[in-house]
Amino acid sequence: MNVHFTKMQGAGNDFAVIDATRAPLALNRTQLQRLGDRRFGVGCDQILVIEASPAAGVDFRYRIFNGSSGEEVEHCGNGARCFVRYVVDKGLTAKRSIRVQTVNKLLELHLQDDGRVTVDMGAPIFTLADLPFVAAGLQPRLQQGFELWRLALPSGPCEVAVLSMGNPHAVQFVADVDAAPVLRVGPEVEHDAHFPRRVNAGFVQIISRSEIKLRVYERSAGETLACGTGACAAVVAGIRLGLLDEAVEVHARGGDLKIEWAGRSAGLDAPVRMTGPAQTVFEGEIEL
Ligand SMILES: N[C@H](CCC[C@H](N)C(=O)O)C(=O)O
Repeated sequence: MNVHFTKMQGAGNDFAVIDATRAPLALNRTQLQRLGDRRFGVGCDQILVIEASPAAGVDFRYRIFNGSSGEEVEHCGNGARCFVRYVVDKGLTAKRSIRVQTVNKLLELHLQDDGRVTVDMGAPIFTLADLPFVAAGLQPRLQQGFELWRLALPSGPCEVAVLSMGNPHAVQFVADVDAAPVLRVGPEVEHDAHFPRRVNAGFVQIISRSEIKLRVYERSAGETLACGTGACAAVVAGIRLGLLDEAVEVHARGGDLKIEWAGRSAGLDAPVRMTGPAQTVFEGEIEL
């Protein structure tokens, strides 16, 4: 099967975007992994399949798959921004505020005049069973009323805050992200037994109450140059722990994102807003 794709990136997190708005396209896991393979295929962190609107009041639907494993992902912040750039640039919509259905959320997305995209990422989820996180045997330490969990990892203990943006995140705070052992500790956190569906592992360095540096070792993707949901999870955890204010500039290795959450003033079910770049890199065809 010959498949047209558009290669895109948001702050360095890269995607193969497939347009299935005119005709349904079911890719199997082998085909998805081929698309994601950086040597035998296109190469991308995630694959974004855009489909026609599933219902009135919704403009499109999209599905996200991790490029290395072909597994479907619940949520993808950088991918959401690339989706908006794609449908506007391809003339699939004349709107600049777009509603899209993902596997578990209805998102509101806005293309700004400066070309950046703002995404209402929905409210963070703290219910451990919904992450899922199995706390059996662990006693949390509370900081500003938010739990921190001490994981006994093979390379030593580390303390994480856990939450979901629709996909699971474990966030730890370090003195220097550039020196942090992300490639060693990241997979240990990802595969820790307390996360039955594994987890995305964030490493946060606080620069100020409105600025952080972030690295994320993503579930089934390894370290990416940016992770939108990871940036949201890092800021929400920092705000809940009393370390950050409600608007934070996040410096990822591949670019900068702005994350806003009014959880302290408006309640924990306040939505997280993310603003950042999205660009097309090239178009191509591949035989799958
Ligand atoms: N890169 C995506 C997150 C993908 C997360 C995926 N690795 C998972 O298994 O949850 C983002 O920008 O939010």
